[in-house]
Amino acid sequence: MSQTSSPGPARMQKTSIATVCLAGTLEEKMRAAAEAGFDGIEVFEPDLVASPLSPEQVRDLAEELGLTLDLYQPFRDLEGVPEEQFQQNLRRLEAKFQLMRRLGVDLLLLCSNVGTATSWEDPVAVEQLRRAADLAAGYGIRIAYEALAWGRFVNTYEHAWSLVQQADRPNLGVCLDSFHILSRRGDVSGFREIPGDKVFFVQMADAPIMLMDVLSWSRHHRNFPGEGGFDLVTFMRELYATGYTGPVSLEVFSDVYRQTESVRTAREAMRSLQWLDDAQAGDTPAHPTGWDFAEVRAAEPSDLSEVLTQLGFADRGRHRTKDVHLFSAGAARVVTNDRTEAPLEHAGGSVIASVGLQVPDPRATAEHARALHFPKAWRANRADEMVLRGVQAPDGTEVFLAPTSADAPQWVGEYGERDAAPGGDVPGGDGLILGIDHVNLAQPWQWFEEGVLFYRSLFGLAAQVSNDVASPQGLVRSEVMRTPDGAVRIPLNLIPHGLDPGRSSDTRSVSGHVDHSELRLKAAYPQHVAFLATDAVEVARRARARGLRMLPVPSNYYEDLAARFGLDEGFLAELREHDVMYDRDEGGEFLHFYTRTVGTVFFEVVERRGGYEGYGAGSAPVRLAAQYDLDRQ
Ligand SMILES: O=C(O)c1ccc(O)c(O)c1
Ligand SMILES: [Mg+2]
Repeated sequence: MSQTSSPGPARMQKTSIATVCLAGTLEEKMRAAAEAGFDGIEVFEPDLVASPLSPEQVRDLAEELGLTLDLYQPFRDLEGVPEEQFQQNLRRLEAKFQLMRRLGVDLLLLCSNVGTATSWEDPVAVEQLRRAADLAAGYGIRIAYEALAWGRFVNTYEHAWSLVQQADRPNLGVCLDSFHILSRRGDVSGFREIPGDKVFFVQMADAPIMLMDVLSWSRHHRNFPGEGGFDLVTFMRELYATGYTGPVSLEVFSDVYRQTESVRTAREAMRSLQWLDDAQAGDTPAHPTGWDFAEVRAAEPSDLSEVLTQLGFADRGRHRTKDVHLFSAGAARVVTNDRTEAPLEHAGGSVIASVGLQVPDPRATAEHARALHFPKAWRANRADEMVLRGVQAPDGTEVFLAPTSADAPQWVGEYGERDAAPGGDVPGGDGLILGIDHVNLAQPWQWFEEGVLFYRSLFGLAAQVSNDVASPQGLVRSEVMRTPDGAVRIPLNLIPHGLDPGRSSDTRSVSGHVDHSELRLKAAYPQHVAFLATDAVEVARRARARGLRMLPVPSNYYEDLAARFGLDEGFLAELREHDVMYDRDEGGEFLHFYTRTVGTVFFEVVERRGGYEGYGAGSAPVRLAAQYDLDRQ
């Protein structure tokens, strides 16, 4: 994190991570946190209790690793109880103070009472907090009081602060946890009421926006900043407005990260703080301006060429030195790999191996990728070929960075006949296809969150919609990452656990480089490139005349369409005839069709009428069912 503090926006001064965020033993967690560059950790009590290391050994290990032990947590159910019970609680508390001494930790997190407080009066709780603080003072310990969102009586930070303020002890302050505050839609502008030095600790977590009880949401679905839907940027700005300069710590309870490789998770965690620090300072990346290309590798490349030609793409020929082929239609460019890929053949799949995004300044984006520690994508190039910088997305897709250009990119001239309009565009797609509309990337479940942060932190894409799509093999969570203007849209589809063919949770080495097993994993799921057309029905008609096999759409779908929209009979018949699907909303209309899959990649042609911004509500489950059906034939 940047160490500059003034002038300019406030910057994160110190990073920390709760051990509960990471998989492994306490020692593995500590090593991972240190390796990723964290300044300190929060010791999560159950991790210590389960550890064979003595408190002194933990203290020594932290010192050896250069980590500070910033917080011991949690202490539960202290306040708001009858006197007799409180005295017992104080004894329990004192034992923890003694333990903290051995660990060398001087800050304790105290959660608001969720269970044992059965009747409540603020003055009683205030007095008890004061007595706890006085006991802590004897040990040189400070207490940070945190309102849990499901606290029985205290469940907002405002209430916690009010009690702390009344208790009025120098070693008693509050802990602000973004999850507890934002899950209840708390108003962070109230942070200004709290002096910065009474904020003793800050815990950050993001989460997907869900409608469920807060306890389950908190314990299973938190994720790192930038991976979810909370407004953490405003949270940080309001926090800094208090004058807070202490650690910003991550506290993520996640079913996913509890089972993924801890060093990789710790790196992702650190990246999330880098993103947050930049974003709150107003330092956001330039958006991509459009698609340069999509590259597909197939077990059977000739099938790909056939489908693209049937869609009306012009065959631009082979690359002059590589085993790849270019097809284009309007500004849609698809590169296919002409060599059968052994690992793909093995998986029976094909894969969207890379995409090219046009960005205003490829060098700046590449440098930003390096600062965020995303691994580079490497391709061998000859000296006279255009070199595109590239970066690997968490799912192994290589993302190449091309300069923004309204014309055909320069590299197009490396394909086909030297004298065939080098650099110029050959009119493919019968003039009906305009460009790439979106590229849908299947995300193995353990990398979905990382994928979201990748596109957000590097390209400034925002999550547009998140919904669950039913497939015959499980629910597919889908989230569209897009630029504000829609020039680049990347739906990420989370592959259900049930579809993961028994692979280990992490096939990427710690260094972050993709191996073939990762490509195989990706190749097991359908992914697609969607092209934007002026007239989807006409593209379908011509493609079918050239022999294209569409993905068949069941008759029930059209009966449902008729019931929903009251479409003109003739129009409906036309859609049905060409297996074209339809949707309509306040913005406009959407017509689209799918090709059959080649291996596991397929193409979609979409037509957006008016201001339609979606992807065809209701069509994805029909598509997944049709693909499943075809797979089994
Ligand atoms: O889920 C919990 O109990 C719990 C414990 C400690 C915390 O800091 C927290 O945010 C939640
Ligand atoms: Mg917390």
